[in-house]
Amino acid sequence: MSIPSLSHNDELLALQNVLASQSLISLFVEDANRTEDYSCEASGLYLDYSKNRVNSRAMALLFNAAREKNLEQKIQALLGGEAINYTEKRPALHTALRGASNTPADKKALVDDVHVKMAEFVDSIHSCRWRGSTGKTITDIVNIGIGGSDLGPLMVTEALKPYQQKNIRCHFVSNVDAADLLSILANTNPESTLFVVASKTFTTLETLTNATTARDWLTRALGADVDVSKHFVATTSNVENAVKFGIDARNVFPMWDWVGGRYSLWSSIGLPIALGLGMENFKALLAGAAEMDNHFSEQPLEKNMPVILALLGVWYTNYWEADTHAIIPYAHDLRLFPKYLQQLDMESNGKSAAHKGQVKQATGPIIWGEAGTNGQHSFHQLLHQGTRLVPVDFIAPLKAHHEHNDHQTHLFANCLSQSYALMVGKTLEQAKQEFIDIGYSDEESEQLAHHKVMEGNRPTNTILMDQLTPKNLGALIALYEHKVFVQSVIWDINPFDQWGVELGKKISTLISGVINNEIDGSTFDASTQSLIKRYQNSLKLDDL
Ligand SMILES: O=P(O)(O)OC[C@H]1O[C@H](O)[C@H](O)[C@@H](O)[C@@H]1O
Repeated sequence: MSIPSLSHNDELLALQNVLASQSLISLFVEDANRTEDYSCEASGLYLDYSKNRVNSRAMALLFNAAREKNLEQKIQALLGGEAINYTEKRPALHTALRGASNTPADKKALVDDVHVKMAEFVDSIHSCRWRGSTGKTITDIVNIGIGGSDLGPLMVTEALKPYQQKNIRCHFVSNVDAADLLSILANTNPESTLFVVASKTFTTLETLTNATTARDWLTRALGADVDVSKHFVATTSNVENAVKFGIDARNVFPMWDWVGGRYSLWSSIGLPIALGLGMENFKALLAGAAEMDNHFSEQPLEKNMPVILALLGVWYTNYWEADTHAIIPYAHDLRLFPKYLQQLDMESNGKSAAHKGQVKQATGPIIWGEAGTNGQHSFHQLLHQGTRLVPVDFIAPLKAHHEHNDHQTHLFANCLSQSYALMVGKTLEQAKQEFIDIGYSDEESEQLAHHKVMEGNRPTNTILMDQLTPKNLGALIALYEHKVFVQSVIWDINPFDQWGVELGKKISTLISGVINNEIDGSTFDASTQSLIKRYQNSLKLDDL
């Protein structure tokens, strides 16, 4: 594939050249107000983007480019419920789930009904009115889902551990590898376990396979006449399939095709969040996101946090040839955030098809990351001295939920030290002096100094919040959702479909058929046929 990684705005190309030879520190020297000018606040979040390789002209050109793509109108089209997901002819109204101010009235009514149903159910579990089939109270919730029906609720539940309800434990099973499910079942009591089968389509192989095995486990343990309805509920837009699976229609929490899977944690797919953290905290999560939605809708592009983050990303992807973008939260509880963003960003913008024809520039970057400080002791070496440019988002709550301020201060100081070190780097002279200081000769120090040189000028954003609360987390997630949307507008792609994942799914069904000798496998290539054979042979060995 030969997609040019650079776009064709001549002035931006020329500016990139100028800025590439200018140190980040010199930009601070030139502009005493740089920190104030290159920062903004929204919905409890503070973004400092001053450590980026931009000046006011570059930002102005990027905002212009966004206007040329009709970004302002597209934002209103998204929030107003237009069929913006044009390949599937439907809106993408995740903002309606959290009550953004321009939510269409018909959608609001649907969402309100489901929230009432969720609240009643959560209350019945927490107040022990809902009991398992043998009369035991529910202590363990097992969410069975994958992709968007797993990553969001899992990440939020982990991130908000300090808000976890006592007496309820949440578990998440996603992989079709039974090792995942079995490791959870080994530590749960069937009498007090509730399974939430989470699948927008209710057709996903992994989820249905796991749900079937979970139901078998339950009936084996509690007898064939067990009242399964006391242990199984579903969150889905396909009520019919959930009922066919054997889930009582009253225990199905609906969602709709106008909510994308990776944008669905705000819908009934968030039921395990509400069960684990309480409905109030779930609502606070939604409120934080709604506040970010309103900021996104109302603020001019120049003060709009998702827009700024998005344009900086476009700048590095299309003008600096950055292939990846690292997300490094300095909060242990946010350690799953990079993984969550991988689906949100890469499944949305990992596309080469433009609205018409193919894209003309590189699109979504590879998203990766890990919680600080752990990443410092593994991959930060590459961030500081590698040959690739990796823009980084550092995310840090100021206050912890514990009282160990010494830990928190170390954590925060490390976060700032990384963005500072990435910016200033280390010169040859400084490196040489360090060798001399530890006793190396002048000649040795001269020879070795370049190993310690750090180029610096590596761009970073820093996003701060007072504390990792449900409201702030809601705002943070919505910030990245909207960032992804803005980038899709600039790149002229549809971020709400995911045709690329379909082919592999279809082929896996065929290969299962070949393995089970139900389908002729001779149309597969020699490599695939030989690998299938090896698997079949291992099955034969098991039979001996
Ligand atoms: O919720 P489900 O319908 O089970 O879908 C689960 C996941 O599967 C698909 O492969 C998509 O790539 C994801 O976007 C989706 O979240």
